[in-house]
Amino acid sequence: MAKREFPLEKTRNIGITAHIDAGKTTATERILYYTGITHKIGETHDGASQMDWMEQEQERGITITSAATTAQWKGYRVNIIDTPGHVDFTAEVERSLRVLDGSITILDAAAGVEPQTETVWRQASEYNVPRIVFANKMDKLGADFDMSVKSLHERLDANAHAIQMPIGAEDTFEGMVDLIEMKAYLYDEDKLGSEWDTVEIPDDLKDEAQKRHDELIEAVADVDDSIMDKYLEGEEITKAELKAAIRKATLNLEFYPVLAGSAFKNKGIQMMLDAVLDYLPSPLDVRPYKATDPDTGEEVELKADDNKPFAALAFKIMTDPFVGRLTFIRVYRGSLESGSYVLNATKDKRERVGRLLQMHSNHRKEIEEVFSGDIAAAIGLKNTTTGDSLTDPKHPLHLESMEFPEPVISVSVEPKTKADQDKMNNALQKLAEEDPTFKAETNPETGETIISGMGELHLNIIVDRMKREFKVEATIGAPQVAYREAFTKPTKAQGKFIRQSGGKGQYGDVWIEFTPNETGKGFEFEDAIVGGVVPREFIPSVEQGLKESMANGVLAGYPLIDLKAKLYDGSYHDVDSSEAAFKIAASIALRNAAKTADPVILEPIMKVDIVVPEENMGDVMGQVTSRRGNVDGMETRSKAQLIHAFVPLSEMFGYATTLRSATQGRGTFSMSFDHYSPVPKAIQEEIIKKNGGNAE
Ligand SMILES: Nc1nc2c(ncn2[C@@H]2O[C@H](COP(=O)(O)OP(=O)(O)OP(=O)(O)O)[C@@H](O)[C@H]2O)c(=O)[nH]1
Repeated sequence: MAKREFPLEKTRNIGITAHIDAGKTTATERILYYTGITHKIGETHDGASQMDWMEQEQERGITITSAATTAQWKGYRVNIIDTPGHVDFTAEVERSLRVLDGSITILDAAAGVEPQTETVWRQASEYNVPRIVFANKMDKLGADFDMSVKSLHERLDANAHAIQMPIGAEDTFEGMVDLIEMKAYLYDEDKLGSEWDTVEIPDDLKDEAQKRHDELIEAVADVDDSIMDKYLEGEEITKAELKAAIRKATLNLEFYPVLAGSAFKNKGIQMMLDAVLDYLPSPLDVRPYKATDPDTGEEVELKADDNKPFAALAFKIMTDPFVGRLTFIRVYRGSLESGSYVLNATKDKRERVGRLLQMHSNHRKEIEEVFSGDIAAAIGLKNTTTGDSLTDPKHPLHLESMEFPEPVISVSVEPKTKADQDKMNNALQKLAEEDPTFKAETNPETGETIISGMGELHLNIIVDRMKREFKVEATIGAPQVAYREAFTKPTKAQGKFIRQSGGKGQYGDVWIEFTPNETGKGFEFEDAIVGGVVPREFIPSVEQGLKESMANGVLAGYPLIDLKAKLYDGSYHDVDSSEAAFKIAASIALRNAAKTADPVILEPIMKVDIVVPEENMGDVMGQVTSRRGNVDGMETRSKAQLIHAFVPLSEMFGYATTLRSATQGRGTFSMSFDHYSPVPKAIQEEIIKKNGGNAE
């Protein structure tokens, strides 16, 4: 048996989250550089980045895939789970947040908190992820550290406090004062940030530094009783006490330490790494992961412990051109040796773990065993998909899984040559295995292949990957909105199916009460049959029949969602009743119900954030309204306005071009799916007509 290399308390599983372009990739690379893994500093704008290994990521300059990378710092193991910054990939962000223990939020110090920072911050809060903040780009024109800290309070309502004070800003940014140690760090420009001088605080900064140090102590006293007592008594608070109190409050999500730096100019990265060790949790500090015992239904808390039965979550599937299918796992409990068997408790299948790998940004290390708290990649798992529980075969457990949003946008794809059809289907299947927010299906009537995802960029990247990794050239159709259908009124309906044709006939008869379900609650089926009027063996067929016909909708062929169905009456025939007959009866009941349930078509509504120069405000607001959008709020950002709006996805196609021409290229926007809402009646009719709908 291999020995654990790093004790649990010296392990950190962290993510780095940021608004697009705040400098996440640059900061990650500097971390890898200073922790000794890479020996060359790659600039993202040169396309030589280590983390962004996928070709089109380099071209687009954005990070798409969460790669888990292992680094070492001062005797600690730091696993970095990369998270994407683009809103089309929020599912990736959520997936990473689920398996990491702490996170670094990177801000552009010239912009402070930006729209995407808010989204990711909220997600991190939902998953109880403690955070430290790195105000990056202190060297940039307009960099303002205090504004950045203030924006954390104002825009995120976060109890964030500076533990450093930058020395200089913009092109005079030289280093920082450590407000805990009360020392200054001055960087040597020529040494690429690998060396700095620790010196006494320069005289002209002493007063300001002291003032900020006192403010920090007050802020910590506010969240820590023992510090408060000492503070009130006028007793000295040691550095160790201060740090311990900050750690405790950070782990409790009551405090967010803020640091300053410039990834690009190689400043502040080492202090940020120190802060990761000092203030972010080890796997022992996080609240235990929840699981349920599938046999007893009992809830189990998974505390990190190597001596207990193995339990891990598969959080990411990747196809690697060299080693094949990699399953990234986070081990919550126990340990696992390569070559051994695990139970995929979600799919109830035994799987053999052939090899175990630890991923570094530019090489992989084969390991013999993984321990609780570790993140690693397993090779050999054939049936495992994202979100599955992998456990000791003798101790099956269902780990709390992840929920992924349903795709909101679709396009048809067609291979350039007919001969490529099989290759394309294979490629799409592989890509769908990797990405739970991406779906591919073939329309049985037209034979067309339809792919669906979270946004136009998401689908473009899929098609791009198909070309590069699977060598399939494909053309794509115009984007289509993934509409849904829903009942709006409760109703009861009968479905009766009788066929008499010579020998054995068919007989199924059901009465079902339908009620609209709460948004997002999906389909719920209730069996309320008494006295055996529908025999038990046919009841699952009724549920199945409903599910199948809901998939094809009642108005225009879009999936019917959020519905409760209660089977409360029916009848059967001793000889002629069958599962098939009850399935058909159920679908007839659904069609009948549609006549009185006032069904509607729902469309995805996007949350859109638009940043525009002051002088274009009027035009842009007009664009939002003419696209059936609602403005939800406005904020002033230095010399620009930020408009929050909700706009139907169908109205957002091609918006990038419209915005660009209205603002001479200065406006930017981001959007993400927010909710489904009924389309106006006139549009509903148009959609039904276009689809040759089945409404009456
Ligand atoms: N002036 C300055 N520019 C920086 C700094 N850090 C990063 N940049 C630049 O900002 C741009 C974006 O940096 P990235 O590291 O790619 O940002 P990112 O957050 O990973 O971006 P996405 O992957 O698109 O989310 C690049 O041109 C960097 O060179 C910094 O500290 N100062």
